[in-house]
Amino acid sequence: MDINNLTAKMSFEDSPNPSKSAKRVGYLKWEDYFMATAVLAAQRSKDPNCQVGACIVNTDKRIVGVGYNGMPNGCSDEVFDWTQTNKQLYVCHAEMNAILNKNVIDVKGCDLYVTRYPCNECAKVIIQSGIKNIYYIYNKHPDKPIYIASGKMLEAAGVSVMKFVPENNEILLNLSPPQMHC
Ligand SMILES: Nc1ccn([C@H]2C[C@H](O)[C@@H](COP(=O)(O)O)O2)c(=O)n1
Ligand SMILES: [Zn+2]
Repeated sequence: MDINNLTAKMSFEDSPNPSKSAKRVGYLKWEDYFMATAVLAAQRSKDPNCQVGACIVNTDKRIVGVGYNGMPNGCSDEVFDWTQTNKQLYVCHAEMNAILNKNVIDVKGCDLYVTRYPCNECAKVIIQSGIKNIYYIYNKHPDKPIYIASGKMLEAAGVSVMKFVPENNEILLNLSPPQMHC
């Protein structure tokens, strides 16, 4: 599955409000909101082949960190060319960036929403950071040793890893006025 395709297919279905006083129906549920934040963050990635996004959420349902895959600060995309075969040596993964970007002291007990299954290096960082639950959209290389290793480590460390099942497969974002007809 291609994250770009996924983004393109997203369209959030709203339902009409039966009365002025009634609570709006069809509102975005928390889990879809968090994963959509990860999907949106992925759109910031300059990797031409694969854009990954991650969103960390605390137990109060507050977003405390967001990240996407990118070259380290100071390592320009022109010098550290994305077309090089060994780009993996340089790129910072979305999960690691989300943890490093945290706006709280620590992310102990938090959930991680990420568009791809975490690799072994990110699994180590996730475990050490105290994140407890991971929701991912898809595992591109389940048979690769790095992903088998990450699964083993996460399981041993008691981090739950769940494939994300959205309530809404599609969310449409319109950045131009009028917004939401109000
Ligand atoms: N969980 C993941 C998986 C991959 N990435 C990034 C790293 C690269 O920029 C890109 C492609 O990875 P590959 O398919 O070559 O392993 O995706 C990430 O940030 N998080
Ligand atoms: Zn990784």
